Amino acid sequence: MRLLEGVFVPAVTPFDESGRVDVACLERLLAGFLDDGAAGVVALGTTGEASALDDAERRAVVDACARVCADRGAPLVVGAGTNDTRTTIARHEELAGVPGVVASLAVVPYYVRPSEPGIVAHFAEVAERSPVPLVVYNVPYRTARGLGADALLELAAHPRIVGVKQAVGGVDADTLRLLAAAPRDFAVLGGDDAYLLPVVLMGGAGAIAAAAHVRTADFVQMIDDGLAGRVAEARARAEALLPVVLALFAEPNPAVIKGVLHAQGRIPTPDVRLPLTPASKPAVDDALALLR
Ligand SMILES: O=C(O)C1=N[C@H](C(=O)O)C[C@H](O)C1
Repeated sequence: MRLLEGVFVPAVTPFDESGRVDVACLERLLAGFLDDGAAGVVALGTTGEASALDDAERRAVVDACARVCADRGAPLVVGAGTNDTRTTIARHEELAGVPGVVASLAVVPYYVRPSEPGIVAHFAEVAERSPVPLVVYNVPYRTARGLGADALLELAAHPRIVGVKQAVGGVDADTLRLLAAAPRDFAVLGGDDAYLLPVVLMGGAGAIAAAAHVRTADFVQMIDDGLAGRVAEARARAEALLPVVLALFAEPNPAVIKGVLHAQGRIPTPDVRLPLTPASKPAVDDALALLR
């Protein structure tokens, strides 16, 4: 039995007019995702602008997500990866006792460009010390280092590493080898919104999908159909959602998603924090036109 299955929405961090985290708004967003069938929520993902939040803000976001998820019995995954092992362990230790947290999302250490054995040793060390199991976040186009199938399978054999968010910019041979050989209780989650269904059809457990901030129920149905083997239905939905995904990622994430949520009246500002810049009006308008 896989610990994680279905669609997890990596929540944006809404900012109010004064630039503060709008906790009440975040809670409303999360409740909406769960009402629409999302399996759970990811706090402090890339889409949550985790790297631009200070310690108190990160805590406020995690507490808000924990309240909503615990209330509804929904699983919460919390981003806790950094680019050094000691800090990553410390971020994981902060998750002890937080209600609803079923796993961390731990990114491959960025900037340092460690060797693959170094990355594997990093995750093994963090997994030994963490109060919660880990989901590895493999996103080489962001981190400049990635994990191939052999390294991922080595990590998948670790009892405290329960899944991977696989975001390699496609469905490559390593992903297919991983899907074919991973233990049955290891969750391979699609992490690139354009390729969620192919990953699920080849044995994946679901998705962590920023695009599911909109049309949440459609993303959920697509993944449910994929998991149940209703391929024609799943494929039709994937085809319909693809233009939405492409529009939402036309500029650096989460700028367009925030622009759309703001235009829909769901968050108070479209603001992202520097070095990200707000989405252009044409990008937001293009996405909105697809959602009407
Ligand atoms: O925050 C996340 O987790 C996600 N971020 C990705 C990104 O911005 O690269 C996109 C993915 O949908 C989930």
